[in-house]
Amino acid sequence: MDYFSISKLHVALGGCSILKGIDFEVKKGELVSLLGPSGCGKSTLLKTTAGLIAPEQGEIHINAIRVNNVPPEKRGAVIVFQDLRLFPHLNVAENIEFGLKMKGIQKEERCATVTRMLDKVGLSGYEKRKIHELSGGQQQRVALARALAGKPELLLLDEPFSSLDNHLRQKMRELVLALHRELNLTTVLVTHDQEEALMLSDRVAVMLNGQIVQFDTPKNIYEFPSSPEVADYFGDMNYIEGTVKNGCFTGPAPLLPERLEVPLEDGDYLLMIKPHLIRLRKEPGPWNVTSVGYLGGRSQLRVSCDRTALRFVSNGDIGITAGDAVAIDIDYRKGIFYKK
Ligand SMILES: Nc1ncnc2c1ncn2[C@@H]1O[C@H](COP(=O)(O)OP(=O)(O)OP(=O)(O)O)[C@@H](O)[C@H]1O
Repeated sequence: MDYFSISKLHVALGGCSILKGIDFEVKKGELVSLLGPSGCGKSTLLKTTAGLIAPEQGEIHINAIRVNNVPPEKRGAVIVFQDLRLFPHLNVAENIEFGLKMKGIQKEERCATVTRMLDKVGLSGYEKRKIHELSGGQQQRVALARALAGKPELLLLDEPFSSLDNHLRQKMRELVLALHRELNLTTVLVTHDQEEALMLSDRVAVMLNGQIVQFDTPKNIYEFPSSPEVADYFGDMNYIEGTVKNGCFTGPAPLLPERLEVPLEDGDYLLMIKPHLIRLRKEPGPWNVTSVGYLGGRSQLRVSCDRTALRFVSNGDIGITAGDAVAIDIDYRKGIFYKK
């Protein structure tokens, strides 16, 4: 059952249309990532959900209640921002209990919650520390503890790990995933890190220019991107332009096998070939190697032939340098066609 849903959401900021008709639904207990380039409207979507921005149009439901007119603190949702927004003049315990104090919860219960939350985020004993006496990773944990202290059911995370180094980032991802499961949260994570979205999420919503352009499982998003724009968001893909006529795709020779039969209607298409579908054959061929980049045990190759350029990675010591003429194999059967 959907725990959180948005329909036909339009948001304008400073006279510009930012969210352009978003439909989005998240099931109870799901962790969904909102993935998209800078400026596409991810934070705006979270802030609108949390009640910090009022939409022009559209409906927002949380736990079967229409919350358009419900104030932020009563929506059962909490948002953790990239800059954390901890209170610098309060210590760790005071930060965590702040929201509870506002709600009039008694001291004893507040202390018990602080102890429990610090234990959950691995910071037991840090109650009296000042915020500036904490590392970046510890501050993230405090922000998470503060967000979860009020027992929200919908956790909205706005790129909370982006300032951390790789190691800490990984640790925070694991912590969020563990808390998400243990506390039976419904979580929406904003990120522009493809790997993070694919690793952590039950489903990924790809946002481009104020719209959700694909919403599916990580595997489906990666394997079957709905458009070249979505595909490109997961790395540089290769494209071969061509035409389908009578069930046969033809394009630039010597790129394609003689007959590439496809169950598609006639028209112009782009055939997308992911880099891993291309293999180097160690023999002379029609492809000119334009660059070789060493990646440590692997090399990234760029090759071109006529007006087509391809990029792929080859394992091991390939013994090839720019300027060589090589042959390649392409697994066309796994390519994806997009109508132009
Ligand atoms: N208060 C505002 N007034 C006018 N425009 C705004 C305001 N806040 C955000 N915007 C614009 O709305 C667009 C979407 O911003 P938003 O922060 O939602 O993007 P985002 O996808 O979260 O980006 P990022 O990944 O960089 O955080 C941007 O073009 C931004 O400049």
